Amino acid sequence: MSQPVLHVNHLNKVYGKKNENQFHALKDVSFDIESGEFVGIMGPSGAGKTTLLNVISTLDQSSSGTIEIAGTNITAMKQNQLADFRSEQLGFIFQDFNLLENLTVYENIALPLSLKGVSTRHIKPSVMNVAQKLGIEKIIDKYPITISGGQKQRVAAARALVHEPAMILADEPTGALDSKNAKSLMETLVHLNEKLNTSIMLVTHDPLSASYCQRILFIQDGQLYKEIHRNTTRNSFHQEILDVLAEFATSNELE
Ligand SMILES: Nc1ncnc2c1ncn2[C@@H]1O[C@H](COP(=O)(O)OP(=O)(O)OP(=O)(O)O)[C@@H](O)[C@H]1O
Repeated sequence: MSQPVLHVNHLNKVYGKKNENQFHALKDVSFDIESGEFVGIMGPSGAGKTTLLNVISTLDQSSSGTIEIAGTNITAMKQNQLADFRSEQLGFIFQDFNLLENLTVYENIALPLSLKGVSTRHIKPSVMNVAQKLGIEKIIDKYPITISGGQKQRVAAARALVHEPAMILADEPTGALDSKNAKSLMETLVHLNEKLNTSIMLVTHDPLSASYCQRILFIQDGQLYKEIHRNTTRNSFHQEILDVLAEFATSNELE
């Protein structure tokens, strides 16, 4: 079997210094994401989803345990190595697009390559290729202010993909979109996953967005609570997700 794109092993994250008010936000979390998988992370507010995303994305340090991305142990890397690793191996899609308003769509997508020092000659085919896959070739010379929210998120997805990262990390990417654009973005992510074999980890509160994933990991109080696989239709999977979320609601009421 091929190696997983993400291997999380006995991961712990404690906020705060020793002898101060410490908070154990991740407790012995272990899981894998296989290459080409589309996995959702869900759980109640405060469960540790953002913490998990931050340590996997190398933006924050874990307290113990290991994280391997495409076979590299990032928990053993130094800060300057991490920045390079992040820009080469990871692609990010956030809720608020994070597009630079004074750059065109083309320039925004090209940014990860320009920052890496790739020559202009090589940048153009990569940008046009990914723009075409995401259906945004026609708006390539526009500025972000003149395009819709759905188009902005597609541009953000193109920028996340242009350097062919090992994995895409998406944090509530549909959070700022209306239902039509949210559906369209999720269909795009499914397309990237199925046709280009892009590995995706999606953190979301939205059960409908999550229903596009192949597998959902639920976390509660910093621990893995349950995982479910999509074996049936998306509608049935949506219902299964709602059922697990209802379990959380019930346990909160009992507390
Ligand atoms: N810098 C910090 N210092 C101390 N505690 C923190 C810090 N950041 C997060 N926490 C705590 O860690 C826990 C997990 O927070 P986290 O943001 O990961 O949850 P979440 O599942 O992403 O929540 P939400 O769905 O509301 O975004 C929370 O109890 C939070 O208060």
